[in-house]
Amino acid sequence: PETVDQDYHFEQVSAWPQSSLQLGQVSGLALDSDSNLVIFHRGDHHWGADSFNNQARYQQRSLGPIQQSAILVVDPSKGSILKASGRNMFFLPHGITTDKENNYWVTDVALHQVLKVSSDGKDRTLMALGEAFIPGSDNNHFCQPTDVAVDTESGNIFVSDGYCNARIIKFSADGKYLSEWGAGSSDRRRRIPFQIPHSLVLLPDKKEICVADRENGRIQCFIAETGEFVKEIKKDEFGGEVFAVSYSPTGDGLIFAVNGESLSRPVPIRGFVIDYSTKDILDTFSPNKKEFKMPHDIAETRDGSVFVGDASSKSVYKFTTEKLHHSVK
Ligand SMILES: O=C(N[C@@H](O)C(=O)O)c1ccccc1
Repeated sequence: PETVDQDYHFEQVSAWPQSSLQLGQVSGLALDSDSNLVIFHRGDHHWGADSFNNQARYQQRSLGPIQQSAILVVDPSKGSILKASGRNMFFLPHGITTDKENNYWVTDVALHQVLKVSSDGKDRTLMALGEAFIPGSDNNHFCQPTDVAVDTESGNIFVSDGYCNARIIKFSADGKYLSEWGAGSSDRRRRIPFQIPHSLVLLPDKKEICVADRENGRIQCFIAETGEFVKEIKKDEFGGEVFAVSYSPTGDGLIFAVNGESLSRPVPIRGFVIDYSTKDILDTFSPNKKEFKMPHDIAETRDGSVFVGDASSKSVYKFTTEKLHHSVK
């Protein structure tokens, strides 16, 4: 039988972006329906040790919302800014995704909210889940929600909640609470609860949700409909922290991830290309000259370019691969 062994080798495109994007801490990346890169960043706001009190309440409301455009749509080939929006509405951006109508779905850890925002430049808030600035763990409150995924078929919305909760919540397209899963599900491999579900992604062809369970240094995947545990991807190469997980839109069945600094298990900070079905690491990558500091999100375009947003170095890096296809008879 013929097997096609695809060797991936990603290299940074060091000339991207052509000019500075004037970014703050980059927290989230997404692709819009034109396959442009969407960057969600914090402008002049920072998430520091004193940003929250020990009830997870944001302490810097007096700063007001970020005045810069927190949502930038950028040309993936040149890096030029095509659209800028999201002014005066966010405090601490975190996750971002788009839906089939090209709306932005974002989380803000200071607002403890998930917001559906129009991408027409008018920044209309089309839906708000959670109560502004009020953390909680019931059906109508989040605690520092980290990411959101939209199932384009069912319209269902999945929220990873969050730094101070440890659950995935499913809502209907019109924002009704449907169900949640997290700590303590029956499966033995889920006995260990989430420790900061930091990023999540829907695998549309598999109808599964994969979660970057950050401090557990692992990715866990579940049936989107039921929350039933499917598999875990945990690699020594990850070290102790996995910050983000995303899925290739090219249909190659590839998962992308970035790991993070772990004092207990120091390993190189890198991007990972993983074969979803075999769980094999096909490639790892990092910038040519600089090091990753806190890679916070990762996204691949349909043409196979991979972007990584770094919250500490306030940068977005572009990587491409020349796929070395060869088939073995
Ligand atoms: O994890 C943290 N931050 C990053 O994930 C982020 O900036 O989203 C953090 C936690 C405690 C204090 C300060 C920062």
